[in-house]
Amino acid sequence: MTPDKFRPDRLRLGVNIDHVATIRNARGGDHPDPVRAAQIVAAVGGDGITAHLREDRRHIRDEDLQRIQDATDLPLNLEMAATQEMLDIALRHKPHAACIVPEKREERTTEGGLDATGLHNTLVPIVDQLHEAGIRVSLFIEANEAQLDAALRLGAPVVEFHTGEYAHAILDGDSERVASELKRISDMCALAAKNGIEPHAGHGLTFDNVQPIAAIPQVAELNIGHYLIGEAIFSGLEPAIRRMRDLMDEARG
Ligand SMILES: CC(=O)[C@@H](O)[C@H](O)COP(=O)(O)O
Ligand SMILES: NCC(=O)COP(=O)(O)O
Repeated sequence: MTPDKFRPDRLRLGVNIDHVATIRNARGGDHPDPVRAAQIVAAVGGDGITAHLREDRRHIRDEDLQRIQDATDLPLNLEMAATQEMLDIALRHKPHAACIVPEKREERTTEGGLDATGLHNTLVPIVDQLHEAGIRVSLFIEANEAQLDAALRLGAPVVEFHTGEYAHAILDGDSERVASELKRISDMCALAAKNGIEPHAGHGLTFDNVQPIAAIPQVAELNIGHYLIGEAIFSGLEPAIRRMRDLMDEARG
């Protein structure tokens, strides 16, 4: 497997800028512009931009993708549902990476990982076409062996482990669950790396919970959005990203 050509030497931080667009869309105008957020991510040394073009277009919109790609050289990680419509968009835009995520229209956020096992036949042609277009395919899955095995069978070079349950366990103050979630994610990162798949992680990561995930030695990239955009309201986006970066570096030693 070819390692990611962007900053392979350190734990990468991909900043998900979806929720800049959520605020913009609340008023129907063009402020705040996710493109400006992408430029700040680039200026502050972020390693990539993550944007989820949801089927219902509740935040990022089609036209944002091109604008983001034109505005910065940072690699774009396009999160997308496993549909023909999204595949066509990905093939048109050719982002650096495409992360296939589950989508349920009524959900508030991405509530769990992709069922890469059950969706094998749907995913094969999508993964193959993305591959052929030179787009790095990632699957946003739960950290378990069945899903990792499905990712291997699909030939995905990357998986992103959903850290939502881990984040919830911390909010619930349930230390046993926190420990078991962390072990699950950590074990699956090791197994992914052993099998030549690059493990990423993300969802619900914050200043308070990022370090144990960042400390997992095989994790190559974290994608963090909602919390950073929320913090940006109080501190500005640049200091929020810098602090996240520092916490990640500190955890990595
Ligand atoms: C897949 C995923 O985890 C991200 O897309 C992120 O959570 C973005 O925000 P929403 O899930 O709120 O759309
Ligand atoms: N894939 C996870 C992601 O992009 C960011 O998730 P969140 O930090 O917005 O929960």
